[in-house]
Amino acid sequence: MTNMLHNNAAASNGATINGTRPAANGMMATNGAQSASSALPWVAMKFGGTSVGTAERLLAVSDIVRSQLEHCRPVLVCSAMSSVKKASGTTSLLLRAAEQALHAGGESTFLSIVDQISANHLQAAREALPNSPDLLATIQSEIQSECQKLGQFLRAIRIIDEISPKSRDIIVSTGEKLSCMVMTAVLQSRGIDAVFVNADRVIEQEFNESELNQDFYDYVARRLGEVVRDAAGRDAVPVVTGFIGPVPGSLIQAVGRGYTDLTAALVAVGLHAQEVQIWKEVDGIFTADPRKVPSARLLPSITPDEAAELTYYGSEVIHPFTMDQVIRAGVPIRIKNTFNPSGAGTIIAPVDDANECSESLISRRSFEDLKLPTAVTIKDSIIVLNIRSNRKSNSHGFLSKIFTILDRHGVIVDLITTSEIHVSMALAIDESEDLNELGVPKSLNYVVTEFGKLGTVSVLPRQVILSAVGRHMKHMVGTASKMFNVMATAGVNIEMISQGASEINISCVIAQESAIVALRAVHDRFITLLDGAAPADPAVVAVKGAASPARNGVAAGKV
Ligand SMILES: Nc1ncnc2c1ncn2[C@@H]1O[C@H](COP(=O)(O)OP(=O)(O)O)[C@@H](O)[C@H]1O
Ligand SMILES: N[C@@H](CC(=O)OP(=O)(O)O)C(=O)O
Repeated sequence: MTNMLHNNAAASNGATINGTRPAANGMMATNGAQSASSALPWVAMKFGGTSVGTAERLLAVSDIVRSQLEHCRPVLVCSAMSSVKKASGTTSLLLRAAEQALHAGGESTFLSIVDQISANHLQAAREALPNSPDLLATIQSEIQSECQKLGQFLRAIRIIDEISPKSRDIIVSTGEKLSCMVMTAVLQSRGIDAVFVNADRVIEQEFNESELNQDFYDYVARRLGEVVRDAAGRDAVPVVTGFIGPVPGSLIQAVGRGYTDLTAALVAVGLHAQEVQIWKEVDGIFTADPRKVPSARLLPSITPDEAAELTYYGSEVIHPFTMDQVIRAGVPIRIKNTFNPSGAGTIIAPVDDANECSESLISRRSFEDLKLPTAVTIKDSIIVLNIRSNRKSNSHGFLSKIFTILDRHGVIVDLITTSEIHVSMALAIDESEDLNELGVPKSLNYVVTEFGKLGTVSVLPRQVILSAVGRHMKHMVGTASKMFNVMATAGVNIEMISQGASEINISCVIAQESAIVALRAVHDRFITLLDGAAPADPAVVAVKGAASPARNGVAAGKV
């Protein structure tokens, strides 16, 4: 191990600290590198997997960091690299490798995934560091060594034929380690005094699963503050892994995918940062996914509840646990675009209900507008399970047995409707799993079999959930009927409706083939543009791929 990225491993707190930093050409330098100023306020900048997924993007990030050095002291928190999209990115590959290690068959399946991860990072490093041979050599050997450790760990799992949530976390942590090491090297190659901070052992105290509460998060924020300050010294730019461990109940299980946003929030709290910025590939939060709805508009601001609800229902804007942490500490969140850094982005901040309904606001917007949702979103890969009771127990017994089965198998239900003898539930599935002839993934076979003992089960495959989200819908009458009228006019058949669980969300289940038609209809005919909303940047829409064409064959409306 050389002294470029890792010369002083602070084993006790999990941080690795850089002592001697290279200049732009990759040679060691005692001066000339650009540093951050300890007199300036910290700003936590979180870069998502797609923002650090290729050499071009890593270089774009380093330009952003350089441009910030005059105004603030940046601390980067990075996710694992995703060169195309999250579903095929490093974390998804790592989770697949973990599953493969448990399957019968040779090692070649999971080792080829490790090789692919290694090759992706080596390629990004090679392309991003063409003029820094020393740094490139260092990072190449770091990548190879991490991937070798990963391969050995997976082999051990195959031998013991068992994987604990903690082991799965260890496997996943490789993604953020690799991306942050490469990011640090790229910053260093551009003359920025950067230091890699591995947060995978930042939690030193023992916590049990029931202790994943605010005290725990306060402790982690404090620890991250200490570890980052120690590693950064007076003036380096820390590059912190979005993976933190060991979280009680495991990070992947207890917090879930997208955990890097939460880490960035905790880093910001621990450092008393001025702001936390979530850098993505879109200009901010739009009234609908700009890839699917060309007329979608950028929202200058949105409330934490709305942002969380959008994430739960398909628009993966920000991890829902993030908001609480920063908002209670008074740190604002801003969503920014890595490819349009000068854009203002979207601010996520609470609003005072009383102020919102003040006369001045009502005079700025028409009163009708206040009834409208802020955004509309689609959650894909949904199936609906219907269970009709065989009436062997009364309705509360029937419901309690259903929830017990769901709990036993750890199944998360997105929407549920019930009557005395009938329960319908919408569940998100992983479409990469093998599906049986009913369109149900194998992992749900046991659940369906157990439901079969309670009554008749039918399955509706290939569905989506469409949700309109907006704080203004809270106390208003007639909003749902307007939305369903728009869908009926567009010829969209609604399978299931849910309103009430959250006052700011109306959701329904529709067939997958109606998704784009319904989304565009609800967006264009139901959501009125808010003051100051800017149209989607065509360049951004183009970067993310052309909008999916509206399909024919929409089922006849029966709303
Ligand atoms: N309402 C919305 N506003 C903005 N983006 C949205 C919305 N709904 C869905 N999206 C999609 O979410 C994606 C999130 O950005 P991306 O940078 O790809 O994620 P990550 O930061 O996790 O790598 C974008 O590709 C965008 O098309
Ligand atoms: N890399 C992790 C964590 C994460 O935060 O992802 P992203 O920032 O790309 O949403 C994941 O894929 O879930």
